[in-house]
Amino acid sequence: MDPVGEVSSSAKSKEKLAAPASAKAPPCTLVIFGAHGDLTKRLLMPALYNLTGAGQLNDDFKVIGVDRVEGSDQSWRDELGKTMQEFTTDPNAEFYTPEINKDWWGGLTSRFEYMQADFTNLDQLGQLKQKVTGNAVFYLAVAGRFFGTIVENLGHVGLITQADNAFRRVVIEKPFGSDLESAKELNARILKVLDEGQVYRIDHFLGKETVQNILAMRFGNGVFEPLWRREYVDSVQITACETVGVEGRGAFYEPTGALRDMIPNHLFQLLAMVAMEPPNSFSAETVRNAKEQLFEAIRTITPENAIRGQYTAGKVQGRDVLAYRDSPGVAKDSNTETYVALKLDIDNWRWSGVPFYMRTGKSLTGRLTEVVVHFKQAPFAIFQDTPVDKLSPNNLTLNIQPTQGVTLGISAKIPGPKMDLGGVEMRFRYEDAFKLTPNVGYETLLYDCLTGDETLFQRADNIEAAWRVVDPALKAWAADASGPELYEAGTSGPKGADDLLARDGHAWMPLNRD
Ligand SMILES: NC(=O)C1=CN([C@@H]2O[C@H](COP(=O)(O)OP(=O)(O)OC[C@H]3O[C@@H](n4cnc5c(N)ncnc54)[C@H](OP(=O)(O)O)[C@@H]3O)[C@@H](O)[C@H]2O)C=CC1
Ligand SMILES: O=C1O[C@H](COP(=O)(O)O)[C@@H](O)[C@H](O)[C@H]1O
Repeated sequence: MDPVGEVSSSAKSKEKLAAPASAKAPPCTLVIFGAHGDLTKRLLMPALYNLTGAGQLNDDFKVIGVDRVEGSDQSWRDELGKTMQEFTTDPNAEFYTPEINKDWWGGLTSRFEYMQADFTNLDQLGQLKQKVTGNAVFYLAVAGRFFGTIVENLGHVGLITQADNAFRRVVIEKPFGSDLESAKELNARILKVLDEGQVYRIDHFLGKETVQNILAMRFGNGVFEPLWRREYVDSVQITACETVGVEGRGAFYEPTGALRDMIPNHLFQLLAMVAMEPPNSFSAETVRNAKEQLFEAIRTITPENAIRGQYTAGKVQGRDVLAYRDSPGVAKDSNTETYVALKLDIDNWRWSGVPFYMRTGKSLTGRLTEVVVHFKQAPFAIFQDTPVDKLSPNNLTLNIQPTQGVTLGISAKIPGPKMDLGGVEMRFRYEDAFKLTPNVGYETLLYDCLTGDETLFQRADNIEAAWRVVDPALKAWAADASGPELYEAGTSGPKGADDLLARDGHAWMPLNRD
């Protein structure tokens, strides 16, 4: 995370503000395990390309791709060139570029080297030793079952020892473990080889500008924080819903499911941003301590507060979608959940009695990631001629995607002779105020890893604390053969999720709204 830049004149100036330039990262070799994988193609390459364009990579930065697929330096570059073209020039992509900048791409790929190897094989991995000198970051863009083995193998061949002031760091993808026990075991294995300071457990939600903006909103403005507590907040909703289904990822998704895929990582990070106590600084340890303190205060979930669903065939935004069970790599009798809704309680002074609702799911009617803080109703209804449903309580929406910004729902007088109120919105939109640069979410995180800033990465205890909360739901579901409630693709999810909130007199915000 960069220190606070000069962005203060926005209110007065009509000119859009651009991000201040960052210094170049130090020289480094980035070794990507899983060089032919989906993450590498879809997200890591566009992020490296954008970092190249922003001039943030060192002249002595290079990339070694490791994968078992046969190939050469040139064939790897060519293959990535094709997928870059496909992903960045897709008009539906988050940051559409009509054409790839050949200078940036050529400059980046000239630093690429490919090594065909099985990373579970010590001899083959040992060949990396001659190629990697000085600073190195090892990026484990591979399935979770390989994390422990690769770290141990890097240790065996002597690649992670930090010498002569050179750093050796390992980026570990998610999901980190599949429950509390396996996360603890994995941490124990990794921390036998690496110091905690060398481990970068990545969560790409933290690379999203709008997620980091939650901290900016809360702690960079005096107006919100006094209201940010049980006395004024009625409930909080955290949503990360998608229109895409499982697509070609059935083999990964089947043993994973929506809860492991999204909740203890992405949604808990959103929760931390919204609910943690103000840290005294943005230093990595201070922020991670604040998160830990919050996670420890979350009550372990009980099964009645955890709803699961699975999509059946339907139409999503005019497109026919197969049932989850008919997707490639998925069992015909699969009980894997593609939707989860949870109600969480936080037992601390600030949040006691305020329900935090979370939901995430695939093949839904709208794509929406946001946090909505619902404030309590104004205490005294002097507007007696206004129907009660028009006296909408205030809510503050932290819009993450597709809209990026902040929206405050307020009541205002409807013009006319009567004192009548209507619900309206005050909106801040990123694109109106700032010059946006292409960003797939991994740029900041890669840059932070190269510069040694761990603030946006998970510490071992943060990960375990999140698994502790959700573990009972996973255990209850594993023991319950009745399986998830079915919902039709293209709807807003299972009825059980609506009932979860209705029990408390609440309702989810609609998924399809701007
Ligand atoms: N894809 C995404 O959008 C996201 C992925 N992630 C995480 O990133 C990680 C990688 O995911 P993803 O890219 O989808 O996975 P993939 O399976 O697409 O990529 C992994 C790559 O590693 C190769 N591989 C497997 N075993 C070996 C081996 N023993 N030696 C050498 N190479 C091997 C695979 O080859 P082969 O195909 O032959 O098995 C494949 O090319 C996962 O932890 C995932 O959870 C996180 C966020 C988003
Ligand atoms: O990590 C994951 O995240 C994506 C959603 O991320 P987003 O940045 O596109 O919102 C999700 O589709 C995927 O299943 C999950 O593994």
